[in-house]
Amino acid sequence: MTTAPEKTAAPDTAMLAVEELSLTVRRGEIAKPILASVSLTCAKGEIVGLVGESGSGKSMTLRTAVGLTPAAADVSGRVRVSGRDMLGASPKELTEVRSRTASMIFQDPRAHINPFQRIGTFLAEGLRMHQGKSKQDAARAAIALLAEVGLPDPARHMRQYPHELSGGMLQRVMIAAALASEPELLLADEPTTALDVTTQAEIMSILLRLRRERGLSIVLVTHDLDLAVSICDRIHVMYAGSIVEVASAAELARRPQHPYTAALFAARPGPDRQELRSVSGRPLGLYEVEGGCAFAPRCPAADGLCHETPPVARLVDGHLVACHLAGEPGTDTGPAHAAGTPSAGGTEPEAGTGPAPAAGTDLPGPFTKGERP
Ligand SMILES: Nc1ncnc2c1ncn2[C@@H]1O[C@H](COP(=O)(O)OP(=O)(O)OP(=O)(O)O)[C@@H](O)[C@H]1O
Repeated sequence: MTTAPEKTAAPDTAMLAVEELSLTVRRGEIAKPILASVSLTCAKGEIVGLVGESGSGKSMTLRTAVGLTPAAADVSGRVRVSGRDMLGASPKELTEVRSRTASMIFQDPRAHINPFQRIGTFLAEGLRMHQGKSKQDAARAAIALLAEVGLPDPARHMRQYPHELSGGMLQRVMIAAALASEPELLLADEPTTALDVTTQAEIMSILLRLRRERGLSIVLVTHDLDLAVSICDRIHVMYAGSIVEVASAAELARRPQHPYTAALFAARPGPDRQELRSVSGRPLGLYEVEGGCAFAPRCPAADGLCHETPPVARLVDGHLVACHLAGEPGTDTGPAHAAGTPSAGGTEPEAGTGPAPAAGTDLPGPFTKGERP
């Protein structure tokens, strides 16, 4: 589970290859840029994470990749799903890819299921449509799918309505529905955000098993860095419509190279934390970025170059990172992940219990202003 960026699948062999994807939504005369040159790959059998704060463009990336673009939008770049060009595809071809190759699951299963339809009818309909099964075969296959996602009494659940199932059970139903078309790629958009931690762990273990048993490739969108680190092979960190860092999960957790990634790690609550840190400032949408690095207004280490010139992604210690400061002599986020500011009401950390911010800055020492050569 430690694929370094340089070892990722080449775009033409990847299950999902997003290259330099840009998206601008238009409303009348107003153009709102949402994504800027997003690149992301997911190889066969790989679990790739896409993490970032709310509004950073994670869902838009997934949706645009499978042709679910807002009505008035300019899209550029290249997207291939299992080798098929998505941006040049007809609506019919896009529907075919979404119903055969790339399935999606979402945060709120109740918003994506007909509350008046029994679970069995919902699943069997999909199986008949995607695989042309007879009514009886579809029912049998639906029961098998419900068993595969660990529901305890599949025959009974087939007769139930969505409101009779818990959120976790319903998310399993949605995973079963996503599997009905025997996809090669599963796009999971915050699939466990609405669930308790135990159920979240169960859903994640189902995804891991599906990868192992079916060779499924999975792109997991989540706010939860710990979750991403625990399940993903590689993680893409997104900020203001751009990917700011890509590394193997283990590497990212060990030594984040982008100050935004370090700040996200520092903002995690944990049993050994005496304070809660937030990432200072508010996240910007791409349409609010005025030039330079989008993170510069929140980055106390940012200098003139950061405010004036957008950083270009480059390899730093095996991480692909878009930061002028990363990897320079004397710059190193270290294992402490100390970026961020204590939340209101937070207390000072005890020695040895957490990272201490460098004097005069919210960021880890190595990202202190003035240390750049
Ligand atoms: N249909 C739309 N038309 C115009 N702008 C949109 C549309 N959907 C989303 N946006 C904007 O695109 C930006 C990215 O949204 P997106 O939902 O991709 O973020 P996200 O990272 O997935 O956030 P969250 O974690 O809250 O879902 C936001 O500024 C959002 O307001």
